[in-house]
Amino acid sequence: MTPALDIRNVSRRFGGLLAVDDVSFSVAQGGLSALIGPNGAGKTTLFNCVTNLFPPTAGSVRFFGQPLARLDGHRIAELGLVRTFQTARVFPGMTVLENALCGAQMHVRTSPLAQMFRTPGARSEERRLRDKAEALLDLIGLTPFSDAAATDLPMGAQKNLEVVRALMSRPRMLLLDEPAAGLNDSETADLAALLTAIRDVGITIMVVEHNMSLVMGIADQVIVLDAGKCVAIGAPAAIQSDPKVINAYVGSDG
Ligand SMILES: Nc1ncnc2c1ncn2[C@@H]1O[C@H](COP(=O)(O)OP(=O)(O)OP(=O)(O)O)[C@@H](O)[C@H]1O
Repeated sequence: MTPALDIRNVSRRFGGLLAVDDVSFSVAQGGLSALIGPNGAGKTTLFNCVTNLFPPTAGSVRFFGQPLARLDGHRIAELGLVRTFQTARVFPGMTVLENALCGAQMHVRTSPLAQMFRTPGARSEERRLRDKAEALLDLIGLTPFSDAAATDLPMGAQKNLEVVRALMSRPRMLLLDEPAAGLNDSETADLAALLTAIRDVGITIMVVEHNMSLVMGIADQVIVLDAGKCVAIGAPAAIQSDPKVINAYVGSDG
């Protein structure tokens, strides 16, 4: 089966620094992969290469077989590859529910005119999207805050809201950059449940994450970067005891 994401010999140079150095791996359709490594290993840069925020200086990325070279982030999102960022980017001036609904914007089928006059079609679509957003907010424990300003949420909850917004865009694959950073234990448990539920409905996921117990509990494949290079790749149990991985962490300042 064609992988959801295929990264081949990808490098990214910033001046004299090779932040990502000839990295190759693939993520199977429906898989949940975790990208780990010490601080500065190149994890976020690799995400930036995949979404062309900072395109690779060498190598190629394919999404369900389609080369992503030269496509901008918006087009990549339309193809179904949707990312979140290390620092939450919720929309100010909107409630939690409105932020969630924004994620669905590119799939709204009724015309702006029909929405303005609230035709039956527009109302039924609005109801359907609202039900979906409310169900997702419930899954992640945000229901009590639906009508609160999104920017008033604690940072961890804002990050979970970003995941909900990403899901509302009906992705085929999610790239999540440190979704558990800033979450307390119970929020992390909610996140683990949400990620597992997402995977179970067939959406492929790749996370960059420092929380090892989360990674080891939910990932089926772990990719380890160190100083830009892929030093290990495999199932969580094998990765945990891999000397190259232990060395990457022990031998770093991160
Ligand atoms: N836009 C940029 N310009 C110059 N250097 C950059 C840029 N983005 C990243 N780097 C450098 O590339 C290297 C890899 O950074 P990156 O943020 O990808 O690491 P990371 O593994 O995500 O780290 P962390 O876990 O701390 O988020 C670092 O040395 C960083 O300073």
